[in-house]
Amino acid sequence: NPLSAIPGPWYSKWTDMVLTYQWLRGKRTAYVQQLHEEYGKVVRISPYEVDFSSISAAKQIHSFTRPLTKTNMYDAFRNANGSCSVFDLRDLKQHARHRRLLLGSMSEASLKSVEHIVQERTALAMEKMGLEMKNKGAVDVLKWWMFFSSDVIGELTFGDSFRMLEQGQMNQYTSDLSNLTKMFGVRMAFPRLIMLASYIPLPLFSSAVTTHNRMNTYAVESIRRYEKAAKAEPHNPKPTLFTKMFNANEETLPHVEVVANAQAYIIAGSDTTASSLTYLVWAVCRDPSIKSRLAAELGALPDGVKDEDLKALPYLNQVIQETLRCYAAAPANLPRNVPAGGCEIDGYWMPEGTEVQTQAYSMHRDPVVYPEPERFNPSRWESPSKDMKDAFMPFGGGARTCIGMHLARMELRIATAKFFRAYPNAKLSTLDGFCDEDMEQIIFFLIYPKNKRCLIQAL
Ligand code: HEM
Repeated sequence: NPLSAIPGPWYSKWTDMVLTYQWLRGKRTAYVQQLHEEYGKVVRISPYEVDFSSISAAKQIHSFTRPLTKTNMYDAFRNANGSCSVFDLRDLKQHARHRRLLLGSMSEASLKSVEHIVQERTALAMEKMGLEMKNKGAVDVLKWWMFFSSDVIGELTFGDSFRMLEQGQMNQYTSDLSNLTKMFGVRMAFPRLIMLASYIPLPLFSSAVTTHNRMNTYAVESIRRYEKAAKAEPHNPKPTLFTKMFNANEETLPHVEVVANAQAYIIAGSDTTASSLTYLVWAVCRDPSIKSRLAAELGALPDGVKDEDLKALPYLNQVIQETLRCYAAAPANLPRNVPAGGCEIDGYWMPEGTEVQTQAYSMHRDPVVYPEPERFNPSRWESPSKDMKDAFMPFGGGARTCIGMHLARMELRIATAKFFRAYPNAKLSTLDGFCDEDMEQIIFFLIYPKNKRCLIQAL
């Protein structure tokens, strides 16, 4: 077996049990990073999986022109009706068909027309956060960023927000969203058992299935709301990120696939932005010199500043870049299949059927590319080297790069700017024993802070 030449712990040749155990603890990503530290940039992590953490391998695996296909791990993300979305489609042609319908409205130029929605939702989030700080002495920013990001994606995609900011409290929908990461972890680790979940009386399996079914219902309901609004105003339908998809005929895109994509947007577009904003605020508040430099840059701006002006702010963008490096929202394995006939990657022969992968978590912690990788140091982005830019992949890479990347960056800029302009003295709260341990990164496919809270005070 050509894979036997690949460095790694002896047991990786025989079993994936250690990997699955770490996966279930939300620690697989950190475990694979440990293996890289011990064995180098190419590690065999199971009998059939190899993880790479080099720029050359990442470029080959996540190519624009000849991308390797996603593995069956992505079946765990399939919609409850069995249909695929742009996220989990494995067939390259079908994927390109979905992506074509979505990409135009996600470009930087198109997103300018929806900036006002992001601005309005951020303003409401600030108001609500201020009230919570006043009433309770601290605000749970994770909760409010989650309400904010799911409202934004709801309004931009379906023409109507989920009104989470107005309601201001967790409900079934937001609690499902916040449990999704773990739920997908279970689905990925035990794909066969999940299929039998209705016969297995274990809460872990059955709740993974019911949450998954409810996500489908949220997508169906959101589309129904859009259709109702469009019927009420047939000559002036509100343009949304989904307009092209809604207008595609049943032959181009069956309705069940529209639903699958709606669900993908709800999931991919909320938790990711919310956890990025949460870790950003936490990391900035932990370091008074970073905070005062950021607050000074933002404080000098006039009121009503536009995203175009924020793009030009050096320190704000360095802080965002460093947050995406240290706390990438999807930092785990992005596995791909080695094509028929096999291929060579970084000098090793990969036989057909091998699953090759990269994880941003490791790419972002290479000490040669990013000295002192564990240190949150926005200034490292003042004049980044080519390797820093090439190794940076919080949004994946190549033909499967995140479709919501520009939207996410816009949200991060606007929300960070408004937060530190409103609360330049924000600091970590110790209310209810909140401490750094709460923020330990738990990573299944996405990341979340261990105790699912982040308390900040500013008064
Ligand atoms: C900071 C926020 C975000 C991060 C870090 C992030 C990260 C990622 C990553 C790493 C991938 C590649 C996954 C893979 O190769 O398996 C991805 C794909 C994707 N993301 Fe994001 N994402 C973010 C926000 C968003 C938003 C706001 C949306 C809104 C719709 C979105 C929608 C998608 C979709 C649809 C894909 C699949 C693209 C494809 O396969 O063609 N993401 N994202």
